[in-house]
Amino acid sequence: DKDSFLRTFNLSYQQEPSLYEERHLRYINLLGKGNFGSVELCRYDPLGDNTGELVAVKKLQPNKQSNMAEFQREIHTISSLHCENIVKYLGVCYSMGRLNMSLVMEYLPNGSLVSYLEKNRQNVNSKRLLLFASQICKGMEYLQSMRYVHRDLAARNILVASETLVKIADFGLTKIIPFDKEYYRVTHPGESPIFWYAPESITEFKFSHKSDVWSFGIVLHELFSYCEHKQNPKKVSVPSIAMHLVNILKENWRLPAPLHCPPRVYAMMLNCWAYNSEDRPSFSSLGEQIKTYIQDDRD
Ligand SMILES: C=CCCn1cc(-c2nc(Nc3ccc(C4CCNCC4)cc3)nc3[nH]ccc23)cn1
Repeated sequence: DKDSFLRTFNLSYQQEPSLYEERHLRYINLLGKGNFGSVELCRYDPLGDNTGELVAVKKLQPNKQSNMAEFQREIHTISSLHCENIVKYLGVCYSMGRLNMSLVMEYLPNGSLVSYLEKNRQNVNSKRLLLFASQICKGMEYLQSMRYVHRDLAARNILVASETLVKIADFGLTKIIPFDKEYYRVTHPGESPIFWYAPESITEFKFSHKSDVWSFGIVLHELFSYCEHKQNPKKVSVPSIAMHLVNILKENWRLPAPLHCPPRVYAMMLNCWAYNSEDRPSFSSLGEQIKTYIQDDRD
């Protein structure tokens, strides 16, 4: 019942989560696949006259009970975040008589940064890419202030609200850093998006705000190459590739600058990819730097 639901999420009444009734959620189409779940476009239409709001509903893959606990953690995480650069939590929907639940979020009409940049490459200039980068930075600064590490920061997990607003989404891998440590150590590394991972995340499964900064550098690279890596490196967990990648990173190989990428932006990426995590910039200093780049209209 509602009380146990509130207790499960130790939410107090004033945070009364909105419970969406399944019978009023009209399925429209599939929007995408995130970590262990799929996201559907639905209209929540209690009046039955098509005047209801469009919402994005993340459903847990069926019969993956193990993921139910993870999914409930993801819901608890996103429901605690209030930032204009983080996708909004709207509520939950129970189905199959409490056996299954879905996460209801605001629907962002332009999809992920990957599809948006591929489609709108012509009319997105360097200044707009920097605006998106500064907004992702703001969202990450906020996440850091809540002691969360995202662990899956990538252009595929950034959604486009409008041509001047992007939001961080998909908190399926997000973890809280313990109060007495500077990092979170993962025990069971499942499929890993190693091309977005800092070296210490590959070799020691250590995740911190500074490993999120490494991933932010990769997102900068994706932004300035308009996510054109058709062969968008998929998630691989083949250990040999992972160790080979760490070795060439140790020998200071890094992704080359994207075509037409302003030198000072590439310099910023290289700073995010410092081998030692403590040599990487913070999200706040990156945010300041990007703000100055947006102001002076060079490149
Ligand atoms: C975060 C990444 C993994 C999981 N995920 C989340 C979503 C998602 N999508 C949308 N809007 C959306 C709008 C248009 C399109 C189209 C489809 C056809 N091709 C062009 C692009 C796709 C998505 N709003 C959302 N709110 C909250 C989540 C969410 C989708 N996948």
